[in-house]
Amino acid sequence: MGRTLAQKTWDAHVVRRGGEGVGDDLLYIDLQLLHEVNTPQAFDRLRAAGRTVRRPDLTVGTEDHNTPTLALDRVIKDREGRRQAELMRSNCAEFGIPLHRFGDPGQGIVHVIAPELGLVRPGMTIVCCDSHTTTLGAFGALALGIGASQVEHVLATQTLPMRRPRSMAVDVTGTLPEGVGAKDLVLALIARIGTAGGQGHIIEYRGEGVTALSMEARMTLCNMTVEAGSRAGTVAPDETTFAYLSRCPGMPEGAEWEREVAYWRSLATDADAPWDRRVTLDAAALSPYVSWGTNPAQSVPLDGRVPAPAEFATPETRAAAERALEYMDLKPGTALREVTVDTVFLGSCTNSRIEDLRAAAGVLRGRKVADGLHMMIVPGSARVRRQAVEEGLDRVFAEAGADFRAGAGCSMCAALNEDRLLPGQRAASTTNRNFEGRQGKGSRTHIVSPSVAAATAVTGRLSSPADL
Ligand SMILES: CC(C)[C@H](C(=O)O)[C@@H](O)C(=O)O
Ligand code: SF4
Repeated sequence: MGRTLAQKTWDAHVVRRGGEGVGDDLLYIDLQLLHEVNTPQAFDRLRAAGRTVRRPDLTVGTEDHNTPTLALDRVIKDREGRRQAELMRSNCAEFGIPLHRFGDPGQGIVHVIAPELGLVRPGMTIVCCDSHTTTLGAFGALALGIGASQVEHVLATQTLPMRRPRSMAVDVTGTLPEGVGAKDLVLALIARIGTAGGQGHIIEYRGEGVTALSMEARMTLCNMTVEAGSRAGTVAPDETTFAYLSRCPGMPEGAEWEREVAYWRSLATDADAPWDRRVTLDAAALSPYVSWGTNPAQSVPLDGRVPAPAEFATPETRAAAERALEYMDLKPGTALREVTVDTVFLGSCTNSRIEDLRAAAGVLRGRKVADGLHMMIVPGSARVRRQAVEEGLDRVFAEAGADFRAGAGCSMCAALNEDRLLPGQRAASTTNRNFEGRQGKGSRTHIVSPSVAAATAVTGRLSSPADL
């Protein structure tokens, strides 16, 4: 029987087969990524058990959630955040784990720096104490978010017991129209299948609409896979993947590279692989999407209107819609284009890569951010920032009146640093989560793509570049 890409990768990493009385499969982990949140407990327990880190050479840390963005010499104000960062530094030093500290050239959001540093290859098993680790599935890796106790297990043994997930194919037919991107595609998918639509499954994104996407766009797609409840998202490695990887540091060359590529190709899902679930989406029919509510499934086309609770099928979804409308202070029937915002945030592991900044700059060039609106742009990594400056995007942002920050990190995505919305403030945000208080207590978030974010910054109302 045929196997999927994820199943082949899984099988290649089983060090002890699970089963009756033995528990789950025990998987070998090729890479563990760490950030400062959720890891101090794991190190404490490791120390208490008298254990050490089995493979510090397969472990890499960065600082991202708490890092300031205003200047590189700024200290973390929040006490808990500062403590987490200090523990990250002392734990990594004690166990010999390489760490990209704030201010270092390789620092940034964990999911953004991993490919940049050449750490990610197809067919790898990758874990990180963070739900958006799914991002790295864009490379055909099996990339999973794990919890603190699992982090400890991987630190100690470089293995992880896991239940075999089910498989789900998302077939994307046609290609995305001009001005519509991976963010819109994934919001449309989640709006359709719901925040639990992928639960227990590994999603593989396939079809013309996916193979046409750049690596950055595939990362956006896989990033939000977890918002559909899925364990992981994957895209089969192809010429786009190989071209991207060939430019990453530390990749093999010559005959060794050819051997690797041949192996990567062999991972592609077999034609007769059975799927537990299949969903088809027509990319050509999509338009820009925005969220109106407090979960990513509460999203509609920007051309649409805020729905009424009565439009939802179940008592739960109706109640959720009612509550979301109240929290978001929106009235059913309002055109999304009439919704005004006071903040635009371009950043996060969903949309803070160079392509995202280029898309925003393309819209902002020769235009101005609306009076009284704050547009904040936080690069996903120090490297993205350097490249943006090399390309002159910093000047475009400055001339438009946008606030392009010096430090890279999660910033206003999760509001764990100083960057947050005030109660009642409303943002168009290129992030992935919009639950109550996500961007600060009482904050209201509309999830959008980078080009919608930039157009919205110009008009002050939810807009697409076509509206300018
Ligand atoms: C802090 C971290 C554990 C968390 C996650 O797992 O996703 C964060 O990155 C988020 O996006 O909410
Ligand atoms: S950018 Fe946001 S979603 Fe991504 S890891 Fe940071 S907090 Fe989580």
